[in-house]
Amino acid sequence: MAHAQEIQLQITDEGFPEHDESGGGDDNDIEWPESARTSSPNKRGVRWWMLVLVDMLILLCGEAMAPLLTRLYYNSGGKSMWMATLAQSAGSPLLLIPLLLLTPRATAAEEPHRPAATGKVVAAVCVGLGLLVGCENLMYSYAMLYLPVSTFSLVSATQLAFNAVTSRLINGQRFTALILNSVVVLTFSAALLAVDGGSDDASGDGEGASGNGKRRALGFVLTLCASAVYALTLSLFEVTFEKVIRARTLRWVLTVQVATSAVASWVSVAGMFASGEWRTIRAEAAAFEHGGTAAYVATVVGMAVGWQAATVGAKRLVARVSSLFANVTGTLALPLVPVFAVAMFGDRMTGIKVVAMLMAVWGFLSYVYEHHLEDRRRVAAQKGRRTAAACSVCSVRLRTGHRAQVVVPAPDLGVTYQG
Ligand SMILES: Nc1nc2[nH]cnc2c(=O)[nH]1
Repeated sequence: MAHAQEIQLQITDEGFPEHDESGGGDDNDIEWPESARTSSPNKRGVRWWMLVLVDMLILLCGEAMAPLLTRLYYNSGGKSMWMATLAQSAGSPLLLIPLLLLTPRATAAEEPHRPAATGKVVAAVCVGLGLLVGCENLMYSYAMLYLPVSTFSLVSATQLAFNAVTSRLINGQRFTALILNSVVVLTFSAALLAVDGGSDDASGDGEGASGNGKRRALGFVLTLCASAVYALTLSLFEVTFEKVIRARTLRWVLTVQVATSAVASWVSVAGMFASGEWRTIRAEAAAFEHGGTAAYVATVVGMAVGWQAATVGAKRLVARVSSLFANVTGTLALPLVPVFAVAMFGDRMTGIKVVAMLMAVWGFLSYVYEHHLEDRRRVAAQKGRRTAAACSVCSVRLRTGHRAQVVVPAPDLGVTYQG
């Protein structure tokens, strides 16, 4: 009697980029970023783009409003570096309102997995990120005081180049010609502002900007360091959502934001007391231009709200798309700030500013177009999957996901089929 042969179907995961390697393995609702080769299909319809647009607007409004109010703070007599630093994180209690409205039950369907790490690990990661954010906020405050708007914008634009490196190393970001074009054009756009520097230097900066060369050199170094650390934190936030928490819902984004901002705020409060700056705040507020203490409080509250909008918009984009996309959007705001400064501080509007802004928009659209192409590739791949599903061999491949071996007992045909 002939023995039964086995038909072996060896299935590799090649050509299955949608396979979830994160451990979930199922058809979940998590929107993985573009950098993850495991991105969930079908998530980029009109609704997805609308949500991305809302996050972008929040980020752009915050990134335009907060630096302008910080300039106003410095120009009107604000001197406390720790106050400017605290304002970057102290608005986070506002996020408790939407966070409390989002009940765990309402978001449970979107969070099919528990965090990969224990609560203690998640807390430790948040503390680590919060400390990093607190230090970066301080460097950013010094940088804004010591450098003119133009130089600051120029050096800040390096955050995109830093992010290109961190997102490649930490998040496995894939680089295409369009993404590279976007990074380069946006960096050049901010560089153009430096050429136009003279018009801003006269009016838009605090007293530190017109200080000696030593302060400028320090401002340059601090802006460079802040840009590098900012890029690093965005990439670390992305990897935290992806690997530690394994959820990208609004509830988790807000939770991480509130937790890291709380730590960053404690860093600022500790710095304020350690430096003795807290003793000068009352006098500083009373002497504040445009209305004394009331104007001081309004400016600082405005800064806090603006920075919170900027950071929550950035985190949402990190979670929804990628850290590089969040940084590209934030960098788009750099040429917008000098344009808004025309209205707020009476800066001169120049042709170079307009060109810089148009280049920034062009660089940004280049990145968005890359996403559009990615969507089309995704849809084409899905169509291929549907066609493949009609075939029984391929349907096994689809069900099993990656390398799987299906052993089917078969009558003795005298052959072993490996396909
Ligand atoms: N370095 C840096 N820090 C920030 N904090 C909030 N936004 C930014 C930014 O665009 N760059």
